[in-house]
Amino acid sequence: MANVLITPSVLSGNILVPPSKSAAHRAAICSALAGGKPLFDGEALSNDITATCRAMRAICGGGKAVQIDCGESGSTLRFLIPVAAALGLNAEFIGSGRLPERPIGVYLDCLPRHGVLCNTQGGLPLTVSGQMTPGRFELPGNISSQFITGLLLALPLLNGDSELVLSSPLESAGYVDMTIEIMREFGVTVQRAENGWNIPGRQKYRPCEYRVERDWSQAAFFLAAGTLGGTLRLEGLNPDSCQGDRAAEQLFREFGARVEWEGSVLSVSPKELTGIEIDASQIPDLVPVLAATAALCRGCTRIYNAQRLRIKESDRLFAMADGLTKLGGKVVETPDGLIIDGVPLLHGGKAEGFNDHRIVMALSIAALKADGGVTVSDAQSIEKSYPAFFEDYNRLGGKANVFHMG
Ligand SMILES: O=C(O)C1=C[C@@H](OP(=O)(O)O)[C@@H](O)[C@H](O)C1
Ligand SMILES: C=C(OP(=O)(O)O)C(=O)O
Repeated sequence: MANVLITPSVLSGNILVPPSKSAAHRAAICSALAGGKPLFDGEALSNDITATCRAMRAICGGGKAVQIDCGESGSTLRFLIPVAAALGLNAEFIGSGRLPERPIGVYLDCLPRHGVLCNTQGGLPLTVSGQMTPGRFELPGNISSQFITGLLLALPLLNGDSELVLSSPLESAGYVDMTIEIMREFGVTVQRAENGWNIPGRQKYRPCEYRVERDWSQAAFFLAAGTLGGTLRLEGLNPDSCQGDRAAEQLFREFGARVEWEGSVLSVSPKELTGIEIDASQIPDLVPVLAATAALCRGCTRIYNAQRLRIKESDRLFAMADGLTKLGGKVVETPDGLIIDGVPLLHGGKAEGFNDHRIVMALSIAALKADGGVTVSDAQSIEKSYPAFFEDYNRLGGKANVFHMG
């Protein structure tokens, strides 16, 4: 357990954005299924990517019975349940933090119809056994796109063709596009159909030299810091990325920040800021940091279509409303979002991180503009996606002191 004490300051300078967690999960899975050499050998990894790499070593290890510890990673769990079933493994999935409670019902519905026995008291542990069979898979598009990614990764491995049909509109669509793009790099293809995808069976993943692109979701924390304070220059981002969170560039511009490409560097600096309307259906992971920014923009920001944030590492709508309010922000929670009236300056004080990396990072950005020190609990949770966050923050002139407890 750790707290972080943030002393307000201005961040400025250059930052090399960390690699995309979403792309790294997919590439680690495709590469292991291709029998390629480990993708991230010897690199310092986030907890979630470590969990996926460890799981793929177990899955590809040759045994028929495996235990897969997903840690707190929803992606690891939702991507690998169908992969294990497609390989006919007897796999026990375990996890920690909030993961055991996060939804897996979509699989409990559709996998048993395809030969997979799912054994669970509700959440985790979950045991799957039996060889998954190809065919028609119908599933909702609005609970988590991770179920769709999991099936897209797994179905090409089956000995016949499948179709994946959406029973409700797809949210977080950029993540599914990314899955398909990365699978293609590893030699596996699917075809878009009217309401889903056709997935030819009997395909093989093939090794390739894959370079993980930089993370637009993590970049957003620095776009916010630049919007609220000094000039930040973000290096390494792909302007043509299919990451849905690439939308951050335009959203911070809409808040009023000056956001400009200087060659391959994205520069952001503050100007007159005003509240905006944000449809979060395609960009769930941006919401905490957008809320933090909105708390300090003039006027009202409305974030809607964000009900899915309640089933992430924390209830992120509650967590941001709670944290910002404790720091003097004006935030009202709605069933599917937040309504935020900006204030010129937040107050010093204490806020909870809810063991959620994006809440801790978002509140640490909001704390840049407070009239006193801000303590955020659960600072260690950043290791889920961005272990070097506070080092990068401090290198840019931030004053974050992490205190480990116990
Ligand atoms: O596929 C992915 O890499 C992700 C999909 C999104 O989840 P949902 O589709 O459940 O919104 C996102 O929130 C998560 O952080 C990563
Ligand atoms: C929700 C997230 O990840 P996951 O679903 O993989 O746990 C996240 O990184 O914000």
